[in-house]
Amino acid sequence: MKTFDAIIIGAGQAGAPLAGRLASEGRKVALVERKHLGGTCVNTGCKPTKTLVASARVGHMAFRAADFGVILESQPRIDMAKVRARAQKVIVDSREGIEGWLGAMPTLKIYRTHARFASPNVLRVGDEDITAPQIFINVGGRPSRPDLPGIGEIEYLTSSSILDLDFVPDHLVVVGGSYIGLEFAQMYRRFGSNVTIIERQTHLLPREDEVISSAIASLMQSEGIGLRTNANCIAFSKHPDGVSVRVDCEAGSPEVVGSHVLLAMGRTSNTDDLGLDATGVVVDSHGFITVDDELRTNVAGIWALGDCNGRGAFTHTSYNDFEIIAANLLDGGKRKVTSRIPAYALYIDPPLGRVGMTEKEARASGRNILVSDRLMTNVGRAVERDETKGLMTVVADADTHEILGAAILGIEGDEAIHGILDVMNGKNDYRTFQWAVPIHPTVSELIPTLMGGLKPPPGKANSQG
Ligand SMILES: Cc1cc2nc3c(=O)[nH]c(=O)nc-3n(C[C@H](O)[C@H](O)[C@H](O)COP(=O)(O)OP(=O)(O)OC[C@H]3O[C@@H](n4cnc5c(N)ncnc54)[C@H](O)[C@@H]3O)c2cc1C
Ligand SMILES: NC(=O)c1ccc[n+]([C@@H]2O[C@H](COP(=O)([O-])OP(=O)(O)OC[C@H]3O[C@@H](n4cnc5c(N)ncnc54)[C@H](O)[C@@H]3O)[C@@H](O)[C@H]2O)c1
Repeated sequence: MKTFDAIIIGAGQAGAPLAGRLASEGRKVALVERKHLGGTCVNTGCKPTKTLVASARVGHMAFRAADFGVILESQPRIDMAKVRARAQKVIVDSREGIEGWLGAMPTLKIYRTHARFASPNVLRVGDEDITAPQIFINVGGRPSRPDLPGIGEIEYLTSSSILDLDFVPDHLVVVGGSYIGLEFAQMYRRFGSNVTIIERQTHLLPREDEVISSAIASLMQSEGIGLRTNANCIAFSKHPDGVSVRVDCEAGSPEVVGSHVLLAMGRTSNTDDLGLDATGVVVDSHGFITVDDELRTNVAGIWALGDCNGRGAFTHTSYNDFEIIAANLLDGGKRKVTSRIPAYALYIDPPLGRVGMTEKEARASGRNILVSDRLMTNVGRAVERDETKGLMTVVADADTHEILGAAILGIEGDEAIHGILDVMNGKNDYRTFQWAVPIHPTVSELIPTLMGGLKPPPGKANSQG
């Protein structure tokens, strides 16, 4: 049996940098990856999807060219094979970068196979057993396929297989109206498909505040995307035109017929085929590995990082897990997951940047809150670019002046939100913005005005700080 200083399972957003860091310190490291280095983000997630979103935006703006006084002599046309090839190139370049970097490390051995625990400190990799005193699990997840009526009878796409399309479907039915569903829905609508989103909850992006969900719904509808919410009686069947999706149980059997169906109903943790039974490592009811604030599992010598620990579901949270481990095990630090302020961006166009609590979470926390919102029509940059859809919202603690959360749905909202994130990370409060002199004309320049408008929510007469 080969012995290493550390074994890492999964070369995703935490596993690959951790392998690199440990090996750069001269440690003997085994990195086990059953598919591609780089994991989901590089191969089927952020990188290809944001490349496709960029193509879709260029197409959209080309169709709007005349609004800006730019006359195209013929109608723009989408070359889907070229769109796909562009995304594939971004994947391959990124993956090869990681291959080159990790492949050159003398103390790092990469096993390209599935890893399964044989005992708490032994892993079976292919027909070999390997062991180490430190084992890091970074196995990520895969698209969920809930056992819905009729699902076995139909062909469907997932966020991975849709990347292989080199044609534009006639009618894409997207089941699930959250991150994956919304990004692909708008993208394919802009490529030229008819698109219908089917969401089981009452609102799109159900975790968000209603004001944001409703603005996103209007945005989708303004581009001609059909929405069916409250679809809690979904069933699939074959149809001469493709697939029929039943969406309503109460009013007979209204159906949506599409040429193709994309399942975007969440992701399933890859912990189910890892042999965790042989370790005693505890997982929760969703298959996420239970970890403490420093990412230790209940079994000494085993840590879990990234999506598989259920403490984050983004590339930046997975990478931050690597940073926590590196700081605590190699740099004498004491970093914690709970110090992380939750933040994400949804890459529809315009994007949504979100940090911290939603207003409903802030209310549920029982605090005395202040709220403010401003429409993107107030942003000079947005007016000049003729892209004024969306709004900004913020919620703060009336007693401590702390910013609890904020959202910017609007052009460059994914960038502008970082001003607020930085203030929160710096443990400053919303009054920090009062004398800030933001640059004109930017999206960020409205943030001091947004903060200046903080007041108790309607119906609440609490004290403003
Ligand atoms: C379509 C899509 C778009 C996304 N867009 C964004 C975005 O814009 N921004 C963002 O922040 N996040 C985005 N995400 C989420 C992001 O991709 C994930 O949060 C991130 O990749 C998680 O990283 P990870 O390291 O935890 O796991 P992963 O990147 O999933 O890596 C896990 C690796 O483990 C390997 N593995 C699993 N089991 C085993 C085993 N038993 N043996 C060996 N190897 C194994 C897998 O093959 C995989 O390579 C997106 C996700 C999807 C699906
Ligand atoms: N921009 C980004 O950062 C980005 C982009 C894409 C994906 N991701 C990551 O990928 C993960 C998966 O995204 P996702 O959108 O698939 O999952 P999700 O869990 O965010 O959303 C799933 C959606 O499907 C709906 N749903 C579930 N069952 C349904 C049913 N039977 N019928 C209709 N609707 C149903 C849910 O109500 C929910 O709205 C997320 O955790 C996210 O972090 C991130």
